[in-house]
Amino acid sequence: MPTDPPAFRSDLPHSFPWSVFHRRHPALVTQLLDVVPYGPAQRAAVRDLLVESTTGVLEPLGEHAPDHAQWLAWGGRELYGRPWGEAPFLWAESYFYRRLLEATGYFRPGAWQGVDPFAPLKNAELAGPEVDGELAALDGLSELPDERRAAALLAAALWGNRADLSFRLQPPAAGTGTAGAPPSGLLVDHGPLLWSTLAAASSPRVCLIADNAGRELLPDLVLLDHLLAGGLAAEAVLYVKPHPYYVSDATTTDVLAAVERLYAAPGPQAALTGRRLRRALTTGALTLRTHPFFCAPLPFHDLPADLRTELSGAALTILKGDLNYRRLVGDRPWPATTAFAAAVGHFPSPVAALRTLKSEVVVGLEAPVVAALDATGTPWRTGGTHALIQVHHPAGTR
Ligand SMILES: O=P(O)(O)OC[C@@]1(O)O[C@H](CO)[C@@H](O)[C@@H]1O
Repeated sequence: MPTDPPAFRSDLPHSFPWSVFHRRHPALVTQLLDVVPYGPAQRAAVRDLLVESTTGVLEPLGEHAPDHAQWLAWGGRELYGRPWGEAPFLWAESYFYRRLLEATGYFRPGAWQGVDPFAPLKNAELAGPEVDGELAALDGLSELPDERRAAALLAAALWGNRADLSFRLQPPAAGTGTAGAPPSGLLVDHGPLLWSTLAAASSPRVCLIADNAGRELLPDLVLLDHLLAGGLAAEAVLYVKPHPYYVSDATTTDVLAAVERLYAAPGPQAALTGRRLRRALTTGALTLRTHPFFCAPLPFHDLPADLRTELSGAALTILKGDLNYRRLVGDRPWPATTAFAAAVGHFPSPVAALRTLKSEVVVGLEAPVVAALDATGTPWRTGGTHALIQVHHPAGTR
């Protein structure tokens, strides 16, 4: 049995994980401190975190932290005191966002407790005038035959992960038309298996593990409404993060803002969708749930028993986004031709990943496609130009 490749780490200069800590996080901190008028102590704490995460060792959460013991159990006991680059990239990056909340006072009693550092960014995106145009496109979709409308809504949810939401009939061109790879940038399309899995299930429960708020969450909600209104889901569970995470990850507050954005939209279809979603939330057809594990620095292979049991009852669990993909397949440099089924066989239900590639891990690709993409010399793995709809149903093709 071949051993798994070692998990990605961020200690190799100029590697992608290294650039996330040494390039993206400094830019994020600059943006955050520009946008949110934190006081001197908070600003110093955020800046200290940046220095620690790029040059220092992993300092433990204070014993006052409500999840102090949890992070010890998640690996802090073995990792605290070691250089950030020596921890698995997934662990270190997740911890970076947890410590960012610590630095801003999110978990501490006081005026800033519970204040989402990324709320201004999320709200600005959602309030943007482009969103009205994008939601208005729903009116055009309503006249399409069911299959084409379903495909368009699935594509919107997929490409919404690139935060480039558009309810276009086709996903936006990848811009890197690569001979040997699909021109749309969609490298794997198991859409038909996704639909057939739902059609074959009796009174299916669909679970959607959300990724980002705003312009990704809107098409996710529209897709859930489509499944519920069309009878492809008898009930839906939308899993959100228990607290802010990775900048724009969605919390309950973000779901309410997105449903309100739909409800108040000028276009009739968006407003109707908003009304149906509000009703689905009140009747329980749509349930919001969360769990601490959704902010854990661990792969979904390590799902805690209660969450594993909860998800095992789903006819299909849809995971959105790049981070959820990394956690689903394991944040390791797998050969890109590794079978998706082999990488996700641990998951407790039939599973679908809707993901734009924004980090290096990928599985389930055909060798000629990988060769063609590599031959371009472009950052196809991390640039958000390519995407996957990958589905695994233990019973195989339905
Ligand atoms: O899960 P999302 O929102 O699709 O993407 C999150 C993410 O791509 O952003 C980081 C790079 O900035 C990655 O390490 C991480 O996976």
